[in-house]
Amino acid sequence: MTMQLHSITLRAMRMKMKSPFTTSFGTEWDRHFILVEIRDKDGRSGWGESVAMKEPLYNEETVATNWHMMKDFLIPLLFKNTVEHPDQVSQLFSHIRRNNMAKAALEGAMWDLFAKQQELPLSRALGGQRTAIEVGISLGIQDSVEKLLDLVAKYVEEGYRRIKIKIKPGWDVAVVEAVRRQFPDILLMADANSAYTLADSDHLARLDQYNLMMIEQPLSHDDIIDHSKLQKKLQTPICLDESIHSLEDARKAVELGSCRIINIKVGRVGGLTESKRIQAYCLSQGIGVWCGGMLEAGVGRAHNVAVTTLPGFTLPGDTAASSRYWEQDIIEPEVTVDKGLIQVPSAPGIGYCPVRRIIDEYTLYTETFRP
Ligand SMILES: O=C(O)CCC(=O)C1=CC=C[C@@H](O)[C@@H]1C(=O)O
Ligand SMILES: [Mg+2]
Repeated sequence: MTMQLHSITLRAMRMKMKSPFTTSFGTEWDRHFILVEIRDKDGRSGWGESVAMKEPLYNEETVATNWHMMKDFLIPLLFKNTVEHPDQVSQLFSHIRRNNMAKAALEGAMWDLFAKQQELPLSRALGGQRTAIEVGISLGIQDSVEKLLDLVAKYVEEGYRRIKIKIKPGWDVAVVEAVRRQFPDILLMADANSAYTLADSDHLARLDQYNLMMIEQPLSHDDIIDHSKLQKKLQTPICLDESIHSLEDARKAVELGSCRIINIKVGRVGGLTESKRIQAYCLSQGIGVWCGGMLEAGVGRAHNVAVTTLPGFTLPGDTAASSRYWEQDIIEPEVTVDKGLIQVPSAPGIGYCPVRRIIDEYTLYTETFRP
């Protein structure tokens, strides 16, 4: 059955995070992003969220480039073509190079709309079986080791299944050692966000003594080759994030031995369909997979919950509770975590209801497009 579209609305959103989030490449506090609403002719709404930031620091996309790509290229394609299943959307967009976060936001809204039309939870429409997902938490670089230890203690107490800390030169071995000394048994990992080079191999090998689950993206954001050389020198598994934009990238990284774990971010790989393909491939290759976060608001968070129900998602991801980031999220109910678990919603679609009154409060500007 054709997914007959009535309109597509883009909203440029601005939400102040509860606290700044610092990584090796910058600090995010004042979150700008695009919210997508696709309405069908029966009045249902499918929702998507672009994770592109205001500045091109994580990848080359920004809120402005996403708006341009959606308005001038991707939305016209959705209006001009007949879509019967959201798996067709990534194919429809495939002749357009990259711009994966823009593609993923629209594709995600189409998946949510499709699931609602089928009266299925998005998790089921994707082929997920889990009714609850294990989650971890990602902690930014702090002003002091003491502050970081306090945060680790807080979230371990709250039951998060895994702690991810950020590292960079000058904030790495000593910090990991301090966390490990106070928390000898927790599942612990480190994310470098490309802060190192192969010249740092011996220094990074010093982390092997702390039983980390993985070191995420130690080398360049667009590298696969040097990560394969580094993995041969480390006992600790390398996890790739920024380097993996597609199933093809995942295949090359796995065949070269560049990583043993992959962080799937729906926005980075261009959508839920490509995420499904990568998790299925990794499952077949014995490569661990988890769902990364991009400081999403409730709609993006809901998509992450749904995709994490797929069988290949074998490790706790970064989908923490709404209250970790927002005074007031844009969905009801908010995403909550109890003893490190999120109960997967059984309502149709993303299962959480975007609240227009709250969305309007955070909307800077909006534009609606019709076929
Ligand atoms: O959403 C979350 O809580 C995870 C945030 C997180 O770790 C990241 C968000 C955005 C870019 C990066 O800094 C980092 C990551 O690389 O995973
Ligand atoms: Mg990362």
